Amino acid sequence: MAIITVDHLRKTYGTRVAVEDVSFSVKEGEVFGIVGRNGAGKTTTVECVAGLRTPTAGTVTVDADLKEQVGVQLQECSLPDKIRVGEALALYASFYSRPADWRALAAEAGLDLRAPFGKLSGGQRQRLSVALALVGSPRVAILDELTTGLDPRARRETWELIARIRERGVTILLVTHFMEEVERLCDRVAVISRGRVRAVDTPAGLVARAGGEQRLIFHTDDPVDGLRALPEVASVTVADRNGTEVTVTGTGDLLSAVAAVLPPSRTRGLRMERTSLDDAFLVLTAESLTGKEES
Ligand SMILES: Nc1ncnc2c1ncn2[C@@H]1O[C@H](COP(=O)(O)OP(=O)(O)OP(=O)(O)O)[C@@H](O)[C@H]1O
Repeated sequence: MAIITVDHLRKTYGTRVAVEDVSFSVKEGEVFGIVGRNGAGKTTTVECVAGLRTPTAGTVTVDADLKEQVGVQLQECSLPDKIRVGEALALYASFYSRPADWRALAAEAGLDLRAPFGKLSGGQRQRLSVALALVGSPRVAILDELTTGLDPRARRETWELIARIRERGVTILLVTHFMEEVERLCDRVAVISRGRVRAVDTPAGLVARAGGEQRLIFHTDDPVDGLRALPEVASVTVADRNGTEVTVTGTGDLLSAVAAVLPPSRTRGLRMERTSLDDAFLVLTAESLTGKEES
């Protein structure tokens, strides 16, 4: 069942169109990603979902009490330097009628309750902002670019925290730039480019939409013309100094099809490359590469 439904959302700031005709729905318990380049309209979209901005047109329906059941972590978490982690969590908990156990949340996020905000590392600040978004025991958590600017280790720790939140059944709307984050965390994802949704799919589905092409690369001394007739094969090229390195591109069960014509004993150094989610993102947002709006 959908807990969030965004239907033909449009948001303009003066003459600037930030979001145009965005539609998607998020099922309860899902981790739903919103990916796009800078300025694509991601933050505007989730701020409309969170009730922080009013749509210019279209509708946003959230099947939860916005104040009590939707936790929001926006891009930069800023608190007074002297406030301690425990004080911030206790303060935020006091806003809700059924707050979570904030001491347990801090422990889960690996935070020291006595540490002042000003002394926290970037990763600790991000984990605190996630804890603050969760302190009201929300059914929906909206997390905006929570690993931007973090080093790989801090990013991984934040991912582990998100994975644990998800296990509790919290629906997560996750804005991100990182395809690796999408691959690890998201059940489905909306690709937004220049204010419009280009695709909504599972990470694997996005790869398939972008062509799902595979490349088989190997060496052989045998003739390769027979491969060209295979329905799975799109192209065969022989290209290296010795004329023995063959690259076969295609779709479907390419490996088996090639092996039926050219047995594995006749090939050497075989490796396979697939379209990655990064490639898929570039294909799906290709139009914006020539656009001027995004910085
Ligand atoms: N308050 C505002 N007033 C005017 N224009 C705005 C405002 N907020 C956003 N915009 C513009 O709307 C467009 C979409 O911005 P938005 O912040 O939603 O994108 P984003 O995908 O979240 O970008 P980023 O990844 O950089 O955070 C951009 O062109 C931005 O400059």
